[in-house]
Amino acid sequence: TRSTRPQRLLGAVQKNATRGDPGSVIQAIDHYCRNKEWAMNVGDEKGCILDSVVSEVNPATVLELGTYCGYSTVRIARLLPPHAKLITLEFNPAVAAIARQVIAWAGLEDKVQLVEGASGDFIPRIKEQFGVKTFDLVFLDHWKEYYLPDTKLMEECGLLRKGSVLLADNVVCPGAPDYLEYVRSSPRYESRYFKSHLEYTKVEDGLEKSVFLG
Ligand SMILES: O=C(NCCCCCn1ccnc1)c1cc(-c2ccc(F)cc2)cc(O)c1O
Ligand SMILES: [Mg+2]
Repeated sequence: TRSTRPQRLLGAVQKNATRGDPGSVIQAIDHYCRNKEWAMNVGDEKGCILDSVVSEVNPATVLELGTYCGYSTVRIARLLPPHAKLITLEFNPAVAAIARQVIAWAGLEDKVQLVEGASGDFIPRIKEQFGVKTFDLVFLDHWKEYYLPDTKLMEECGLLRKGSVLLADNVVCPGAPDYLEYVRSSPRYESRYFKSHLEYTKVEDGLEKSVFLG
């Protein structure tokens, strides 16, 4: 039977990237998705904005909602200080299996904990199961209609502290209008929009960076 898009993306990594070299994994995925087959990675243009936010926050604890094939997981993990931890959540087991192999090819498995499941079930269990008090950085890149309910859930579960940074992908395309309205109007957030483009296209998209004020 025909392979899946994530399987073909993994093949491109194994063919063109060097084991243990995260930069070559990022390059291999971007080249494949720009020239052969589009895929919903954050991509190189928005990826540079992601890099700058990760470097600025220099987080000890990171939560990523929406792993997909692990492209942004690798982008974030490669910039983390030695004992920092990234927990990434993927809903689809078949996709999670591909992501594990991409993360391993980059040699970053020691910094990353990939969890399979639904965010609504997972978020309330994080403190107890993963020994995390609060997250310094959260990257939202899962189902766009879940950005708002999951942000409220993280607040309620005490996973955000004064200064925690939320960075949300796709706030224009596909869009997360209720989330944008919330973080931009709430007195508990300081929000800023980084205008960019939908990965590998000329369509407008962007990242919204929101600092939780406590
Ligand atoms: O839907 C997206 N991501 C979520 C995928 C499933 C998450 C599963 N999950 C993980 C944890 N909990 C749930 C997404 C879509 C697009 C896009 C843009 C234009 C277009 F024409 C088609 C698609 C671009 C992205 O950058 C995206 O991120
Ligand atoms: Mg995205």
